Formats: sequence, structure tokens, C-alpha cells
Amino acid sequence: MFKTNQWVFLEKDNQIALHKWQKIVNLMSDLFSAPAGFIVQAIEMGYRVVIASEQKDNPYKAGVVISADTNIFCKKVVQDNRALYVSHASKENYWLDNPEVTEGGFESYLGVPIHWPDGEVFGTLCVMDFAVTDYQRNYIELIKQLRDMVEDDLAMINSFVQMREIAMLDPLTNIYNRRALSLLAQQKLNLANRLGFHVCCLFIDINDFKWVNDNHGHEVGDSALIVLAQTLKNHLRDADIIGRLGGDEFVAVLQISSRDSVKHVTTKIIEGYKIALSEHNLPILSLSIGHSFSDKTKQSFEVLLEKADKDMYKNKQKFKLSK
Ligand SMILES: Nc1nc2c(ncn2[C@@H]2O[C@H](COP(=O)(O)OP(=O)(O)OP(=O)(O)O)[C@@H](O)[C@H]2O)c(=O)[nH]1
Repeated sequence: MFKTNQWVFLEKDNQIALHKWQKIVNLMSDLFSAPAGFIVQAIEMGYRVVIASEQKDNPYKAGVVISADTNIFCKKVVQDNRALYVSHASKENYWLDNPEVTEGGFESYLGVPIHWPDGEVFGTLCVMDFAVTDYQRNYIELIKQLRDMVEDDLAMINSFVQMREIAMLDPLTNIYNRRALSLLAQQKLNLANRLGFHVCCLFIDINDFKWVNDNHGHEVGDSALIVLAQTLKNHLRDADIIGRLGGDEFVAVLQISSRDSVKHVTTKIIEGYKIALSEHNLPILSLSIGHSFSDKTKQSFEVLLEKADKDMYKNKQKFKLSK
């Protein structure tokens, strides 16, 4: 599911819907002979113009964000979750502090709420005019029809995001599965090669994990895996890629400034995992971690992974000998 408290379409995803929405908004302002039409998204922090009709005198362009405490028309639509028609704004006291009226010079507004598939308000589809208007009932029907098209797209995009998540995530730990990890790690390596930064691959394996399953049950084993995924998320950066290869094998692909920092990172993970396990009243487990570094040549992630796996194996042998 799309996170409903984040701006949509900030990434290159879903350009097709954006293109279509642009056509809808342009068509709407044409049909209304209005100088401005918009699709606006509402989230806690405010209102963002996702699409603006492309007339020259439309003062608000796509990307403009208006803070949540500003008394704009769309705010009223979102709050009341129903259509709003204001034909002559400067005559109504309610809009005296609305900058769309006082600064933008708009007199007329017609907007309807757009909904996410779960019924939550996404934002608005609206049309604004510098002149006083007298829209008839069929105009309101028309904007509602256009809104339904946008809602159909939101439902489709939402299903697509959901399916993509299902295909990329490990269902138990909610971090990337092997396929997604390989894909994203390879992209990061290619980027590192182009931009000249270093990448480190960590291969992380729980010691004596089978013992936990055998002595405490599979559910406790599952919890220990979930806690490890959470520990990795907590101790690594957002730009790092974290995945589960399967069983008790995890991988993290990190962007690093210096090779020396790796020891610090692995210690943080090992110590952090012990603390997190005890906080969850789970048996305390140790980790064997191996690492490998990208070099300056174009490199395959599988090679980097294999090197990190071998290094992990060496460390595991040391752990076993020390027992
Ligand atoms: N609870 C749980 N166990 C799993 C899952 N996937 C694999 N396993 C178990 O993980 C265990 C992994 O065993 P090993 O590879 O021998 O790992 P280990 O016991 O940590 O041994 P060393 O790595 O040599 O220390 C096996 O018992 C698998 O059945 C899972 O999703 N949940």
C-alpha cells in the first residue's frame, strides 16, 4: 500500500498516471473555460499541487506546497470530505484570509475530494477562476466523473505497489528477498562505479540458530530472525540495502566512506543484536559476519557476495573453535 502520509510521484514511478492526470486537468479547465485546474494531495504537513493545468496565467505550478494551517479551499474539501463550490469568494468572510483569493486573485472554486482505495482522502480535484462563476449542476457531475477516473488510477497504482512489495520482500522479516537484494545491490554497485564511492557487502549468519529452533521452537526462531532484520534496519542507514537470502543468512550492502569504518559497523550490529534479543526476552545469539569491498572495476554483485560469504565462513570457523 502507498504510504498515505507521503507525497506521491516524487520518484520516476508512475509517470504514465501523471501523464494521464495532466490530460484530465487540462481537459477539465478547458471544459470549464477556467484559467486553473489542479490535482492536490493532502498529507499532515500540508497540500501539494501534484498536477496543475498548463495555462500561462495559472499562478500555481506542480510541486508547490502550502502549509496545513493555511485557509485554502482544498483544506475545506479535505476536512469536510465533500464537494465545495464557492462562486464569489471575496464576498464571503470565511475566505478573507485565503491567499488564493487575497494574493492569487481567484474568485471561484469548485473542488471534489479524491479518495484512496480504502476510503481515506487523498486530496482534491479542483478548478479555479479569477472571475465570479455560475456553474450548473451538470458541471459538478462532470468534475465528479473526472475524479472517478483519477480514483481508478490510484487504485491501480496502489495494487501495483502492493504487488511489487510482495514480489520484493521476504514475508517473515519484511526486508528484501534474495531476488530484490541482487537487483538493488547490482544497481548500487554500478552507481558506485560511476560516481566513485565504495561499497561494502556484509554477509551475516546467526550462530547456532538450529539450536534455538530445536530447543525453543520455530516461533522463537522466527522472532530471532525478525529481531535481526530490525537490528540491521536500526543500525544501518536508509541508503543501505538489507536483505535475507534465506534461513538465518542476511546480507547488507553499504555505501562507505572508508574501509576502516566496517569494523565499527559490524561491532554495532553484533552488540545491538544481543541487546535487542534480551529486550524481547529471546535467547541470546551471536553472529558471524563476513565482508567484502567493491573495487574500482565494474563488478558483479554475485562475486562480492561470494567473497563476503567466504569471509563469514572463516569467522564462523573461528567462533566454533573458540567454543
Ligand atoms: N524459525 C525458522 N527457522 C528457519 C527458517 N528458515 C530456516 N530455518 C532453520 O534455520 C536453521 C539453520 O541451520 P544452520 O544453517 O545449521 O545454522 P546454525 O544452526 O546457525 O549453524 P551455524 O551457522 O553453523 O552456526 C535450520 O534449522 C532451518 O530449519 C525460518 O524461516 N524460520
